[in-house]
Amino acid sequence: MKNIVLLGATGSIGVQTTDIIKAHPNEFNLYAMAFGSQVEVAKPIIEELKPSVVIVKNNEVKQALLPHITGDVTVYSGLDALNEIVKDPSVDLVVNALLGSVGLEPTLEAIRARKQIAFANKETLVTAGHLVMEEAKRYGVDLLPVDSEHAAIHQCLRGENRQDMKQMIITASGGSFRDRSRDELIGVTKEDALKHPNWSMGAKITIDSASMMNKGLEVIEAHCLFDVSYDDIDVIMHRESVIHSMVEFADQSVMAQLGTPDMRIPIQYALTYPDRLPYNMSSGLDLKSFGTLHFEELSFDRFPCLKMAYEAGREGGSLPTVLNAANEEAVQLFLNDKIDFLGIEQAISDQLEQHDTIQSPGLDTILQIDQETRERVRQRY
Ligand SMILES: NC(=O)C1=CN([C@@H]2O[C@H](COP(=O)(O)OP(=O)(O)OC[C@H]3O[C@@H](n4cnc5c(N)ncnc54)[C@H](OP(=O)(O)O)[C@@H]3O)[C@@H](O)[C@H]2O)C=CC1
Ligand SMILES: CC(=O)[C@@H](O)[C@H](O)COP(=O)(O)O
Ligand SMILES: [Mn+2]
Repeated sequence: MKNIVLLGATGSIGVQTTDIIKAHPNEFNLYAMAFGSQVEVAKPIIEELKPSVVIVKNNEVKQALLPHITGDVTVYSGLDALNEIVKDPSVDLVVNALLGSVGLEPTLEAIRARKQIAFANKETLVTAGHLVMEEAKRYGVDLLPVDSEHAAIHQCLRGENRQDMKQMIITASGGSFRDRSRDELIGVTKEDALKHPNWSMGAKITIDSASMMNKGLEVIEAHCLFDVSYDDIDVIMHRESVIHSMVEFADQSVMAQLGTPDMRIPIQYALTYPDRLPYNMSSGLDLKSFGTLHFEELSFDRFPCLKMAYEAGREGGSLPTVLNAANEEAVQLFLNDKIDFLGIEQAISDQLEQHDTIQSPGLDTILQIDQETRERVRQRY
């Protein structure tokens, strides 16, 4: 029985993680959960899975939640509580399904407490991948990827010698605007942007997918998780999202991992690794129903966010922090109808251009640059 702390329990990944916990009651216990403010989503999870500890974003949410709490549940609020719960001696496995760079400090604390970590929160690796991976190495902790592409690569690399790997090939669905030209992106609505062709996900990642920034963040995530050079990470468009990613080896053999677009499969993989448990929540992959799988080149001219992410990743230092913070803020402005879709890439490009990169930034510098970048983006609009 693994005691789990689930960070981001009310989100898309969080709720799907609770499905896996419920499906395997003899393997997993939800010991603690954290969320921001969605009390209505949290209530049934608390009722059914009875965590001992619940953490919410702030005291206001705590006061809204408390009248609904029965039984022996302790409720805390604030970021410090997140940083504490991941160190709790009762916790075996931390699932980080938080959205955004708010996940950075709890990740570092979980690593220092040598917890097993199932990791979905890609923004944390983009904002401070060097710090996270340095600590992971120092404390001998593996981050088990939940993101479907990285879970695929992890599986393709199982049992292989890393020096035999030639390149990673990350697949991209193309997102909700994949068949539009750049001119046709003028004036697109958030409702259209939120219609992902294959996956049902949270709003921010769905917009990232439409702008191709999701793939950019994933390239940086792959660089960090697998210690692979940017020259050895390729991205191709694959409309069907059946092949979740691939690894090519020195002998030109290419390993691919396939599956239905159902995030509960990679979530379960990360929770049960190195074992595999049965999964019965969907009918499984029927390749005959697809007939043909498609692969296309992705153009940097059409998808400048992907280009900016490669450039920021290659430059390293504090530049990926700026990329991530500007993107998080710009996506939020788009979702709040404050800027248009093309304004997202403009805001990011403006911030990258005006930043003087600091090499090997420490945590305080990262947090400061993150806040200052967000502030600048917000002030501008
Ligand atoms: N959704 C998907 O299918 C995939 C997601 N990912 C990655 O997983 C991560 C989560 O994505 P997704 O589930 O879509 O996001 P959602 O927006 O659906 O969920 C985010 C979760 O984080 C919580 N949260 C946000 N800020 C705070 C805070 N300050 N304190 C406590 N909790 C907080 C939210 O709480 P609340 O809503 O209650 O405020 C919510 O539970 C992202 O990094 C994303 O890129 C990766 C692959 C696929
Ligand atoms: C499910 C998952 O891992 C997402 O990151 C997904 O890959 C998004 O799809 P895109 O390929 O459209 O970015
Ligand atoms: Mn992904």
